[in-house]
Amino acid sequence: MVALGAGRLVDAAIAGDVGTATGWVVVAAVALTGELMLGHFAHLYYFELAEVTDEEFNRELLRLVNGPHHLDRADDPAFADRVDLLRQDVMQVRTTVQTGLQLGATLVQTLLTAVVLATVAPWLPLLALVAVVPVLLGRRAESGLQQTREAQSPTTRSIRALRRLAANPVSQKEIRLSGSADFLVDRQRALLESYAGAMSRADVRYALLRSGGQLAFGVAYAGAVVGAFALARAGRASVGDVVLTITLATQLSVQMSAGVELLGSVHRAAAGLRRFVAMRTEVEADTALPPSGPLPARSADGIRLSHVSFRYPGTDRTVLDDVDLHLPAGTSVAVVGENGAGKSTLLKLLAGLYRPTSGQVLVSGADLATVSPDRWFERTAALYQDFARVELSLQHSVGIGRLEDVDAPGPVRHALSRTGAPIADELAVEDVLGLGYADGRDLSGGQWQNVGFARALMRSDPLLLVLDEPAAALDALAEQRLVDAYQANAAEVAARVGGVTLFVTHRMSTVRLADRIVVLDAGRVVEHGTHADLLAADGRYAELWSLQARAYAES
Ligand SMILES: Nc1ncnc2c1ncn2[C@@H]1O[C@H](COP(=O)(O)OP(=O)(O)OP(=O)(O)O)[C@@H](O)[C@H]1O
Repeated sequence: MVALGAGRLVDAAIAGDVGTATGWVVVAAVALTGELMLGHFAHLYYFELAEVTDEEFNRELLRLVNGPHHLDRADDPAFADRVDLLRQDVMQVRTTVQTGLQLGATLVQTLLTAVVLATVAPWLPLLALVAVVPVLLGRRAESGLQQTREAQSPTTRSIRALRRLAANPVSQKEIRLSGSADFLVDRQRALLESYAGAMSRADVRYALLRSGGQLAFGVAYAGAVVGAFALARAGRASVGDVVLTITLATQLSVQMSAGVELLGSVHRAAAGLRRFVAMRTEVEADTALPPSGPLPARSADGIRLSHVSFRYPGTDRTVLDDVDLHLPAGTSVAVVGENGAGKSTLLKLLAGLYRPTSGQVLVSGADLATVSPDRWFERTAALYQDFARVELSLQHSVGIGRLEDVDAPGPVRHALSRTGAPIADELAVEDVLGLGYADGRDLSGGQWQNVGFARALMRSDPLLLVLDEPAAALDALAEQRLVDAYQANAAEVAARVGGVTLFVTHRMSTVRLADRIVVLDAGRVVEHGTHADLLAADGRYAELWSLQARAYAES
């Protein structure tokens, strides 16, 4: 409208028609003011819409990452790369909404420009067609850049992991003590250089492609301006038409380059959206399990592992190899073996966090593969070596172990007292845990572990109670308290629902308290039985036992 006003203004001025010229000045001024005001109000709506969309995508990402019941995906490096990319997509959501709307406005403007150009000469809108060339080449360049970025995912993931390592107070201590800061910085620099190298090569390649498109438009632009002059010379167009053509052709070029940029962002967003949809489809397929058979209130047969083998996703090493075991209802079972023998893996498999690569896990006769993971999780209680430090109030940090009691202080205090540790005397349930809060209290490693133990003990009727290295962070007195608590809890679980208590420890004095002992070696069960049976067998267990007994005797 502004360009149209300017063109007609020139014609009226040349004709000496002051009234018409003034009229066009007013039209141009009103059009310009209107455009600016509309832009301002549109911006407010962009902002609001962008914020709502951003929040929705963040929630969806959280749901997707935590959606699968099993951890197979979380351990898969390819899955981690995809989550990384989705995280970047989510960060772009605000700008994407804005650019999407701007792209719509640019398309309408371009269409109007082409219509007005047609009033000067019917062939002038062809300029808009030529303007599509840089758009298409720009799009090609954008998707090429996107592919390069995706191919660089493993490198960017490693860079992020190093950044996390450097920012984590726990690792900072070790980095300082080991003097490995320079080594880590060099490693990060090498990764950044490799990433920057690959990206800048791709940038140059695709910048050339974009320039080719812009050159094609430049030639067409020059042709249009020369054509308009020729028409004016032949008396088939006015001077105002020439002004109009130059203004609109320039505007078209600006609109097109903005369009290329905007389309690039929209294209990137579309790729992100496809990633979201693909991930959601996979997660839904993963969570859509056949209807689950009921789990008995009380276990009769305990837990059986039938020819269970396991490999972590993305690896080809068999971590558990043809494990065949029966853990009778109500028994306490100790799992022993050297580092890396597969003890923690066995526990995670039994807890349903992973699915066996082959073989079956049967809970009181029900194949875990046919039981909905949520139902099984409700009937398991676990404290892992790498337990979570849940930085909330003590009430919530423990209470989330049984969501229906998350706000009830009674059950939380009961669970705390069942740990056998004096943590309920040291802290009030309202106390906020962790240094992430201004009034938060940091706990010692052993105290955090007791909070984790209490969280596990919130489950009242577990068919499986799992304790992985429960004494790792405890002093001798606390360990003795834990062993007593463990025995009391195992007996309670056994009496109430026939639950099996499974624990991993390297302390043989605790191991001997178990009803049964399973000895793992390189993923295979090499011995199992009672302490007395295994000593009599004089095998691997007897060897481990005498090694520790000798160490104590000598000290
Ligand atoms: N998430 C994972 N992805 C790939 N491999 C893994 C993963 N977790 C463990 N492993 C591998 O599986 C093997 C068994 O590990 P696991 O933690 O079960 O052993 P463990 O007997 O509990 O050892 P430790 O006594 O040191 O805790 C190891 O070789 C380990 O490297």
